[in-house]
Amino acid sequence: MDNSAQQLAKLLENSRANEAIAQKLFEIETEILACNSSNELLQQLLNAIKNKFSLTNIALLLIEPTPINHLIKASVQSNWHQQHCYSVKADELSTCHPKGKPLLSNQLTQLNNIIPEHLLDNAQSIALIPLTMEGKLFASLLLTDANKQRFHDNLGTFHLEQLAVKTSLCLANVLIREQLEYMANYDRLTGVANRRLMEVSIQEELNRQKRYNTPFALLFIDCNKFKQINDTYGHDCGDQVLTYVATQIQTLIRDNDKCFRYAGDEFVVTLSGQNYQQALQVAKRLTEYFQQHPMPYNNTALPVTISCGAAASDGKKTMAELLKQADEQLYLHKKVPQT
Ligand SMILES: Nc1nc2c(ncn2[C@@H]2O[C@H](COP(=O)(O)OP(=O)(O)OP(=O)(O)O)[C@@H](O)[C@H]2O)c(=O)[nH]1
Repeated sequence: MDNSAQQLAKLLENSRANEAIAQKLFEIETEILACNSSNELLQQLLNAIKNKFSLTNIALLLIEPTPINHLIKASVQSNWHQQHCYSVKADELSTCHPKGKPLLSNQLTQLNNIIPEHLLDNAQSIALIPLTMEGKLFASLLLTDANKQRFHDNLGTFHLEQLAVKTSLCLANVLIREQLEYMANYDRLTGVANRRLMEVSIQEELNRQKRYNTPFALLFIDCNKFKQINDTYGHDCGDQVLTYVATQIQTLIRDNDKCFRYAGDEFVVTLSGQNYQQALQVAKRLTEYFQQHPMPYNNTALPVTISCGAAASDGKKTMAELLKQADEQLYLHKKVPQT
């Protein structure tokens, strides 16, 4: 072959290789489009990249503290996440991506301080691809290969940059969707589920009871003299009291039970599989706990007490009737404090 024929053959070969990579990227994108959660997305994405590009390993290095904490905190906590995501320092990861470009290297000793050592097991070359959200670097995808020639600093990064943009966009979409869902279902101040999720949850319990005849009870809880706390110590202190009450209740109930903020200083606790007598015992336990554990506030102990009303479902009452019954019992206890 003469020189120009060789060049043409090389161009054709490159073009075919590019086409094959573009096809794989397209397939990955199609696979992850259907993912509903960030967990699922990360899992599918990393597996797909690893398999399609026959990599030795793949991991996600997340900057700690992440600049997208508000999006990522509650959502990425599965076992899988713990196995494949690693925290790295922001300034260290940034040094790997001058001008926001991917880093390709087969001189791995230079990266020992930044990348956890065990991630480089069996690796001879790596590609580190920066992921950005809201214009900020928040993570890097680490691709490793046992072949020293697979990634090196003379290799073009066009396809890897495409992969970075697509991954960042997909993650941003799914995280923002999760955040919106979270905001629609959880109370911003106390972090417990809100009334909307409470209604869904109680309805599920009532349906289960109808079908399987399992007991179900709930508590209506109200903070005593809460207005007085607000008036005496200020609204911020009142907010702290509400958060204290919600978090303490959550630690005091069983895993199956759930605490919801109903409104203002009122909470509802659903007691899955428990009858009226058991609900009364929980009410007593919660009431006594707060009597014995004032809230630490400005180096003092601020008395915070609650009143509880209980109601159990008989398979016939509606949600509104159950809540009303518990609220009426609570009102009676307010008049004659529980001991
Ligand atoms: N700090 C704070 N106060 C709130 C919030 N939501 C509602 N409140 C206040 O909670 C107070 C509830 O007052 P009340 O319903 O009279 O309850 P209470 O003072 O505990 O009265 P009793 O239940 O009879 O002991 C009102 O003053 C509301 O303004 C909130 O998110 N933060």
